[in-house]
Amino acid sequence: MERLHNYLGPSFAVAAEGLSSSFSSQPLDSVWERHSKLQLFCMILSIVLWVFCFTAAITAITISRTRYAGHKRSLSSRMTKDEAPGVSIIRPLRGIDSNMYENLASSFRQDYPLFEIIFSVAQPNDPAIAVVKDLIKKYPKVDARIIIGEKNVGINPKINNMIQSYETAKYDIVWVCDSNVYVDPGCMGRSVDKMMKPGVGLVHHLPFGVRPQTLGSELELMFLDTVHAKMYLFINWTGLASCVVGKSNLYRRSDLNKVGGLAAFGKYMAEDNLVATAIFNMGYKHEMTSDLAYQSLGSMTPSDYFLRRARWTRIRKYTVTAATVVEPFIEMIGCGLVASYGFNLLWNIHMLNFLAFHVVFWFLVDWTMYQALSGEKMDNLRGFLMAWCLRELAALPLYTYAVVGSTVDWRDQTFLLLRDGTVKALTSTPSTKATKTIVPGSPSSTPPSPTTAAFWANTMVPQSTQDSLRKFFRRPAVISVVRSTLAVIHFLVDILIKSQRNGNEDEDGELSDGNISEENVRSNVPEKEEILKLQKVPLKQRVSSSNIKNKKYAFDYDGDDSSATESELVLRRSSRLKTSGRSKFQKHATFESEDDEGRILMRHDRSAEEDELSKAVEPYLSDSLSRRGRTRRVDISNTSQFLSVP
Ligand SMILES: CCCCCCCC/C=C\CCCCCCCC(=O)N[C@@H](CO[C@@H]1OC[C@@H](O)[C@H](O)[C@H]1O)[C@H](O)/C=C/CCCCCCCCCCCCC
Ligand SMILES: O=c1ccn([C@@H]2O[C@H](COP(=O)(O)OP(=O)(O)O)[C@@H](O)[C@H]2O)c(=O)[nH]1
Repeated sequence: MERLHNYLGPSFAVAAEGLSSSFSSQPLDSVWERHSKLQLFCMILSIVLWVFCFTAAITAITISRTRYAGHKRSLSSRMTKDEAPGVSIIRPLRGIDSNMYENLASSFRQDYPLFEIIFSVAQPNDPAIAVVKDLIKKYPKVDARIIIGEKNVGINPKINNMIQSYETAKYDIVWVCDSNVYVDPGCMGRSVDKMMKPGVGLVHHLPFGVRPQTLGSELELMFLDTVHAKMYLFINWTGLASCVVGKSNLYRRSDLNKVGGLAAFGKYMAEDNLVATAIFNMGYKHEMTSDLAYQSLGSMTPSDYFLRRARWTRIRKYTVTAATVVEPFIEMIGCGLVASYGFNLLWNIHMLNFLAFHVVFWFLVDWTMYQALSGEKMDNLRGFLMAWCLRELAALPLYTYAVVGSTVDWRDQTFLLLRDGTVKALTSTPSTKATKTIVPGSPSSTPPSPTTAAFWANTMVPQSTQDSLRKFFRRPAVISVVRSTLAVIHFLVDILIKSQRNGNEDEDGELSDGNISEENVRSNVPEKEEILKLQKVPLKQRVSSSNIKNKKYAFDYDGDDSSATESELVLRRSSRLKTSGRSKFQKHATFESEDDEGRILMRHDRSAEEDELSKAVEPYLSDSLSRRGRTRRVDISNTSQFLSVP
């Protein structure tokens, strides 16, 4: 201090002394003295956790800004047919997915000299077959075929569906790509480049949620594009463990066959990460390219979101137990609560002050992460904030619900999870469901909601508790409290949206240009051919008065009507249209605004109580978010040709 005094003069020395007394070992010493060993242990752990979460997030943002900033043309796509290693794309299909035509077409458009596409469909009456046949006709030069029928090598329906494609594939490298995934034309070339690097056994692509049309899909988007992307990128960057989600994966059959081939994984539900772990344990690395696996989210309800997330958390608890235990603490609320305790002990920061800082900081990180991945500056901060808050608030209840249950639903089938990670089928109803015709208005058109039933059946809550809970929620007082809460939410969301609309009059006017009437739409039920055409409508295109009605169907068809027959789809469409108002059609008569039909109308028939909240909040929230979606998609089309089909 004396030296400082000499060099810098007295004023600097005073300041330095002040600083050193506030951050010196003095208060830290007292921290060590004041608290028990257990408290100190918890304090250190919680601070390490907080630092870990933000380190992971900042690493993920850096990766997003560098790796996903642009694509390089691959070396292997410039090779001749004789030089390039062949690739067999396997697309397991079941029912119609959101944006299916474009997703599947993206496989045909791969810029690569030697590949084949095998579409696997389990049931001969699956409506996906018509879409595939149309694509095969459209791209006659591409080596593509459909395999219809499944082979039971276990319980996993996706493996049973695609096992014949796997076994009869022409090439050693297989690329398993889910039906709801769109990839860039250069994706195969870049992936093969990585596969050819020494020591690489698997190449995967980061799932990235796009095209949300409803509140449920907005929540799913928020999960995929923020917390999931952060952890996924970070864990894979460290390379310490296998962390692979099976939306889009390439690996060699010759490697997997060493551990029994794909069939050996048929008894497990989450085959994706288990296949990846097997390859990892053989000593091969996993690599990622600059490609995203764009997952079209379509019209999910909040319950669809809830059940989808619960499904995979439940499965993960038996397959990656340690990571599942840590999961609640890498969520914003869990991490914040724990860290506020740690920082309170360390620096005596009030827990609420810390939490306020933490929430804002976490939000900014997620927002930056989303923008870095989507490659655009997002203008709708409020819409993003609302969806973000809802997802964060739902995360811990969802986790709790998920870990206590042991049954899962996957595309109309229910499975019981066993402790060894395997599953047992509880129901199997694929073919009958697909052929059933639903007549609107008849009793058969409103079966008990499968998701509501599953929600209760899935929990470990005893029947008596369930009954008393139901009774509780039917009490008039409870109903009026719920109604008032919804009214307040409505009111607040309304104010937010309206304040946001100020100055956006031209946008709203633009949206109301499409003069669609309900009658116009209802009287035009499309034929099979028409439905196929509608899948091809480029979603960027603006609605003109002549083709408005067709595009409206395209939107409906765009929804995830898994396992529905064409007639069911047509009937669902017309019943949806009956329930929607004319003004809504007019307001959202552009494609870029992500039409609202799917949003206000549910994918499945649902009980009124179940969708009460979604009905209340959705029109406001999705409307607000649709503007974000619009900006984003235009940008994606510039950078990755996503949705910019000629
Ligand atoms: C202090 C250490 C902290 C470590 C924190 C780790 C926390 C990890 C948390 C999250 C990981 C993100 C992964 C979330 C996956 C969500 C989706 C999912 O569950 N998918 C499963 C099923 O996917 C479907 O499978 C069928 C297929 O057809 C479908 O298309 C798929 O969607 C999938 O099986 C899950 C895989 C996730 C594996 C996670 C492995 C985590 C390993 C953690 C290792 C920690 C290393 C820490 C390094 C510092
Ligand atoms: O019974 C089934 C269920 C799913 N799938 C396929 O498995 C993939 C992933 O399904 P989904 O999108 O439902 O899984 P998620 O991404 O929701 O986990 C898709 O290609 C489906 O077509 C299948 O072939 N049969």
